[in-house]
Amino acid sequence: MLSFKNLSNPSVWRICLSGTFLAASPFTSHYTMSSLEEPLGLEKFASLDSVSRLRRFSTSACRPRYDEMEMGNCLIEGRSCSSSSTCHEDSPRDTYPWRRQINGRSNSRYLQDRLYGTSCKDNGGRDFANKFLRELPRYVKIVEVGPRDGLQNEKNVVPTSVKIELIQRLVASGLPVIEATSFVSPKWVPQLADAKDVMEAIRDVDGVRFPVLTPNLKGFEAAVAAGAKEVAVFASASESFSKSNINCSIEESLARYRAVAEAARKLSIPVRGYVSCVVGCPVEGPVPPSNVARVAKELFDMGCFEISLGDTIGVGTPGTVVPMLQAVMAVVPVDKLAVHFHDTYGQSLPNILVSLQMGISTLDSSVSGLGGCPYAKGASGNVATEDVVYMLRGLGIKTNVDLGKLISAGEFISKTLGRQNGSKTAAALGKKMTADASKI
Ligand SMILES: CC(C)(COP(=O)([O-])OP(=O)([O-])OC[C@H]1O[C@@H](n2cnc3c(N)ncnc32)[C@H](O)[C@@H]1OP(=O)([O-])[O-])[C@@H](O)C(=O)NCCC(=O)NCCSC(=O)C[C@@](C)(O)CC(=O)[O-]
Repeated sequence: MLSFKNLSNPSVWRICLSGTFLAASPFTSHYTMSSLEEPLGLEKFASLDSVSRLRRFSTSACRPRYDEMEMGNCLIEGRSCSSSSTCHEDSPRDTYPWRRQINGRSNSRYLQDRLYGTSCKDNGGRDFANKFLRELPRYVKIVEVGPRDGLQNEKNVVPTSVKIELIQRLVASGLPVIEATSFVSPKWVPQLADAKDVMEAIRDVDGVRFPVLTPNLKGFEAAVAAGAKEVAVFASASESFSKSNINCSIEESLARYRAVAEAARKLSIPVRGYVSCVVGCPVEGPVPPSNVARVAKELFDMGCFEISLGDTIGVGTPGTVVPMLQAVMAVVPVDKLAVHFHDTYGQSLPNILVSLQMGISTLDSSVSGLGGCPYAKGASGNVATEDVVYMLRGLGIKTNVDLGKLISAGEFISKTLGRQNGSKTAAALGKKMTADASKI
């Protein structure tokens, strides 16, 4: 890991490059160095230019400007994400936020600080920054799993009307795919016993896909009867988890899913496939990547249009996620893969970042970080959708999601369930949004 500090600039930056990961942090000019921080040596100065392309903080203010930062807008050159839900690729330079007039005056110092570095000779670092940006997708599809994965583990029964309102609010935020419920045994998951009623209430909503979980033909038939137009099957890379979750071995589950896939094919219903425990299992511990790849390939071969790789208990780090993805990508095309991280150890965002860098452009997440699997004790909810959208915006990646409306949906369900909102973005922006909704 390298650590730089530019003391000759009006602002002080510290940039850490570690392998393929990059983070940039602003420090005020009055910032006092901690004894743990390595000062920026002049010999390292040249590298700063490379990451200056990734700067997104006002150097004149020595801290991020609220209107540019707080909604996770992208200030990366060539990837301008506006504060609305739209994103403009390769916008002309004049549209960059740092060229905006501030208080009626051109913020020339800010602009100068932004641009000074481009004259430096710094090919290595610039190559790194260019490569970093090139590797990222331009658009990411978010699969919202809150109403299903998020609510399946709630202790108290959530009224059907609340579930429906949550889904309606999520629809309003622009999410393209919302996993609505599960057609599983109500004895196993009582919380989703109202699957039929939920599905019937939303079946005619246009423009959004509402996949539902179906563990067998019985569930598939019930889902279709209730109006489902897309289903998901869920296998495990761990034998023990398969037994505890769906009461059968991996092979038995795959046989059931072949039957579901065959029935779905006849009705032209798309089937999504999950692999759970892709990094670790609550019973068996670490799960070998080859096991994950084998199950993913089986699901793909039986006709699943997309395979979502679930770190069910949230133990993965980039160090374990990368080899797992490598193994799966060797047998399933990367554009057919999605990732599904639970945030037990707070590793979801770095795991998502490496997944994006490896070419994955479909992410599962749960509004306000709701959730947890009833058969994976101690596992926390999924990564919060708000936090994912915020990060993607910061990277200039389009999602078409209105962050303000999404946060409102998260606030609604958190308040209704009487639980703390699990999204850090919502916590940071929630109050400000209520005060000034027009900025969203
Ligand atoms: C798979 C079964 C059904 C096997 O359950 P079983 O008890 O082995 O099944 P069975 O065939 O012996 O049936 C038992 C009873 O369930 C009924 N039944 C049977 N199937 C259905 C159905 N589809 N819908 C409604 N009822 C059903 C069936 O009719 C029977 O009713 P009874 O005669 O006793 O009155 C059960 O274990 C089950 O429902 N498991 C679901 C568990 C679940 O939903 N877990 C959470 C999913 S989260 C996950 O997997 C991870 C994921 C996807 O989120 C990714 C990640 O986070 O990593």
